Amino acid sequence: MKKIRNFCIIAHIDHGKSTLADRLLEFTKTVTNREMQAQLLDNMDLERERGITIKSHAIQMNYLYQGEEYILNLIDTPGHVDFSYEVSRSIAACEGALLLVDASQGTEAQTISNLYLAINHDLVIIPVLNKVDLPGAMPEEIKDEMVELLACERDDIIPASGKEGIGIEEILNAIVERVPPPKGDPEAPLQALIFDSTFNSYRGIEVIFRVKNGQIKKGDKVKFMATGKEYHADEIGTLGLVQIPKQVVDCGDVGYLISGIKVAKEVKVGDTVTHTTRPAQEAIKGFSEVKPMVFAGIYPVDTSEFEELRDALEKLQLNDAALVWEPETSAALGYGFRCGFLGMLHMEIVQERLEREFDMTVITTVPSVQFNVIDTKGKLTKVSAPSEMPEPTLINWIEEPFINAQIITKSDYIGPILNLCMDKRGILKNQVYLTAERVELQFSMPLAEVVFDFFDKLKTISRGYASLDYELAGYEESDMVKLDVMLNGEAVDALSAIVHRSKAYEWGKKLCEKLRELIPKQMFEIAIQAAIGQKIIARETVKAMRKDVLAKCYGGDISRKRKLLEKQKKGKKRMRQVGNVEIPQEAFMAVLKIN
Ligand SMILES: Nc1nc2c(ncn2[C@@H]2O[C@H](COP(=O)(O)OP(=O)(O)OP(=O)(O)O)[C@@H](O)[C@H]2O)c(=O)[nH]1
Repeated sequence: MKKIRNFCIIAHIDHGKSTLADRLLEFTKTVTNREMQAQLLDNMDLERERGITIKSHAIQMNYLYQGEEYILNLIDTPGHVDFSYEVSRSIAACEGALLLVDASQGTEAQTISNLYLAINHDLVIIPVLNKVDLPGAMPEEIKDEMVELLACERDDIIPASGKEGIGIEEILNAIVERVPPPKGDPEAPLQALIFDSTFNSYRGIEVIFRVKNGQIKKGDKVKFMATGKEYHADEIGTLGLVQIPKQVVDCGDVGYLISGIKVAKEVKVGDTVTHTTRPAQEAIKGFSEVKPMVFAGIYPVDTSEFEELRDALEKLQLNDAALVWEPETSAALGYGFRCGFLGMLHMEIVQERLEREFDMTVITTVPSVQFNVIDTKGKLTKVSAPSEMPEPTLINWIEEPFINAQIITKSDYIGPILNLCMDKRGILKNQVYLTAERVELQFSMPLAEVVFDFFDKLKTISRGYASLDYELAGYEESDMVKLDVMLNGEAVDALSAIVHRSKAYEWGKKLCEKLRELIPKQMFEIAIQAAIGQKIIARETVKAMRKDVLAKCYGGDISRKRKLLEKQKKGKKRMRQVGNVEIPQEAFMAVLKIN
């Protein structure tokens, strides 16, 4: 155990975590040059394309330090706020953390929130000033910031560049010298923290864990304490570039376990593995169920593909335990599924994976948060779809989820950010100057206002100099109403939304305008109306098309006609017929484009 170091890299998104990790793996010869692909740890295509780390991964390196061999377990963590629970579990598996700060950007919201998580878990922090090669780097200013933030010595900060390979050896040495070896009692009953899982279509779910106490042997009978399920440890081992099967994974080490688990839901990040005989008295602290924050309907464009969609969602769920769904029906869209996501990024990823990996063409409806509706009899119902909202006369009150948001920005942008947050029904709770120029603003804000486009707006008004982090604070009473949309007098349930009363008029007006732009002209006039209950609050009209598309080709050659028809057919792929009106997919997401 004396020779093991478990560490993670924490950083704000894009501060260069994956690139630096690649350099560490190269330097320790964990991977050969030939195996080296850029951003090795991001092994999902989607991750690489989007340049983000979605899931945490772990990898073991051997490092020779002063003639002795050390095992360094690097636990990679996701950088996006949607996946912050996974960050917290990864941190719980470590004794130390490299805190990367981009030398041209400085500390950002996630730098700070991750740092707090690490400090709460008593991790030793190794400050790294990354990307020092950038022409725009401001090493001295950013070092000042880091010294102030961490109360560390200036000399403790290691200047580095993942891109140029600067500072890599210093970082590895610092890990051995500054990060303490794992504590824990090898003789005690087994306690291993699950901090990740991966899906392999041949071998089932692979559980990634860190042994806190005791040890695990191949063939052991084990129990997952949160789910109560029991398995055989068919195969265990450590994680190099590939899995390395072992007979024993010792106290303090990081490893994987394969035991024929087929469903991701049985493996909960944060759960504790123990032995069935001589079990641990209690689980490792800090486990909580991941809860979806954003809900939306997903429908097949082609109604006959409902079963295929179910199949695809089931398969996706195998390796995405955070995804939840249940069947729902919509008058407008037919049979589909109500899905719960960790956030908007997670939702986009699921939609993209459905299309890429399963070749499904889907329509996603207006995303919504989950409200508490307390009816006149005092009963509480969780409502995450407008269609589930009871009649207003049956509602006593409605509560909506609020968050505590931290925004870090330059002082120049405080004014516009305050305006934006107030417009989003936020209340400023605190304002702290981190340095003369950088300020942290803390707001209480409804989650519903943040999930859609808040982040983009924040970036725009601050020219990129603002970062955001948040956590759920709880539910508060709010004056919410259901806003319906009608096309030619027919309500289209998939376009309804639950909005705050103070915003309903503006919302209705803008939504109607947007829909007018998005719904193509058809053979007849289309009235677009927004209503609260019986009351119409906005109206727009899509004028009728003047001529048939084909009329243009009158007398023209047949191949052109065919081309036009084919083009129309293609365009139709993502159209849904509601009543007599054809609605394109974009219309269902129109709310996201309302400014
Ligand atoms: N100039 C310079 N660019 C770097 C350096 N390290 C990373 N980058 C670039 O910064 C961008 C983000 O790097 P990543 O390593 O993907 O950042 P990350 O923190 O892993 O991002 P997430 O996984 O999404 O949180 C990429 O375009 C890299 O090429 C560096 O040391 N110098």
